[in-house]
Amino acid sequence: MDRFERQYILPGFGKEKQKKLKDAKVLVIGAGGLGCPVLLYLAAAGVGTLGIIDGDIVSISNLNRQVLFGEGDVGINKAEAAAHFLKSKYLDLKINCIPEFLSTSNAIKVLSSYDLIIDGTDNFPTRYLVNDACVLLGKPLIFGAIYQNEGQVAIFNADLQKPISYRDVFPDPPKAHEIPNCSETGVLGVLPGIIGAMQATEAIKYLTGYDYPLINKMLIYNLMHHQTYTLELEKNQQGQLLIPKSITEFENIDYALACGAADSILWNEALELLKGKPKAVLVDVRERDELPKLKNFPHLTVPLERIMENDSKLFEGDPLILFCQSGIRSLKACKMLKQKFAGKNIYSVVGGIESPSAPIY
Ligand SMILES: Nc1ncnc2c1ncn2[C@@H]1O[C@H](COP(=O)(O)OP(=O)(O)OP(=O)(O)O)[C@@H](O)[C@H]1O
Repeated sequence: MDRFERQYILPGFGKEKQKKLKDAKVLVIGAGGLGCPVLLYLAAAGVGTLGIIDGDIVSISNLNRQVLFGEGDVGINKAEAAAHFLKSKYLDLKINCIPEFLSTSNAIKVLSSYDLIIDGTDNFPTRYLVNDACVLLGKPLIFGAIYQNEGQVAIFNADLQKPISYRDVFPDPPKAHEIPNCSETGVLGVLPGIIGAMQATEAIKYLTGYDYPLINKMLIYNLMHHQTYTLELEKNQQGQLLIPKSITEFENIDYALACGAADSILWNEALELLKGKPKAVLVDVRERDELPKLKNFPHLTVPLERIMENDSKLFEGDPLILFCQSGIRSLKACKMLKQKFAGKNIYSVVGGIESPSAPIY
């Protein structure tokens, strides 16, 4: 208990609340800009069991904000690197490390064994998926999000009398191309640090019953002038109707499609597909002389101009993963090929080869 003395001597906290933290099982989804500070502070505060799920690997451009990692971790799975670091700091901490992306096929199993779920991900399909799974399983969810200089934190699905979920606030997902991610907009590393620390604060308050957690409230924080304001959240019937009614229905939803993102994927998702799907084919739709080249991964080069010509390798590939310089030509090629090959899975990689997460370094 010596490790936590400064915490439990706080008036109103005490050893009882410290014990509640030790007994708690918390799942953190995404070990990125938000997930890293969440994990760091929950481990330091004495949460007994932490689950970490993330299928991505550490990139050099993550290091301005993903504070559990250093240069030596580049190329290593984030859940594994985070677990390794935290275990080396706190020997009694129990960690369940899941080095894969959360999806409809693993979500119910993964979420079931935790008391509290914390979302540290950065994309709408996952955010709606996590929300719906938490509603179906009756799990409280701590939501966090950032955009440029602003961040949001809320606790959903925790008030048994009036369970409010993310869908009550944002019933319909925006289209993926309407909302850029950090790789396109930029972010000061401290903002996910602040918002992640707020998510960890809310987790501690919720788990221990320490005062005033943000249940059914959303805190909005702006970094520029340190303004904060809190919204009281209300139920919204339109949002309620969009939540799947059963686990079977949930498992059959294509959240990427529902978020209009079916055609667009990130490089890390593209590489996962290439690894996991034996028939997956990566296609460069730029002209042959355009630079930089993608050297480390086998791929076809079929310039946009010739994309509709007959090509048996394109015909056989499934999924087809298209990339170009910045993601615009590949999106066009994707639309054209979808008409030609109805039913085939065809994706365009967001940001193209110029995206900081492109595997060219
Ligand atoms: N379905 C998912 N399951 C688990 N982790 C996810 C899922 N979707 C996203 N993530 C993870 O959430 C984290 C979000 O971190 P962050 O917002 O800092 O962005 P990033 O993807 O690491 O970096 P960048 O956007 O610069 O490429 C990432 O580590 C990402 O892999």
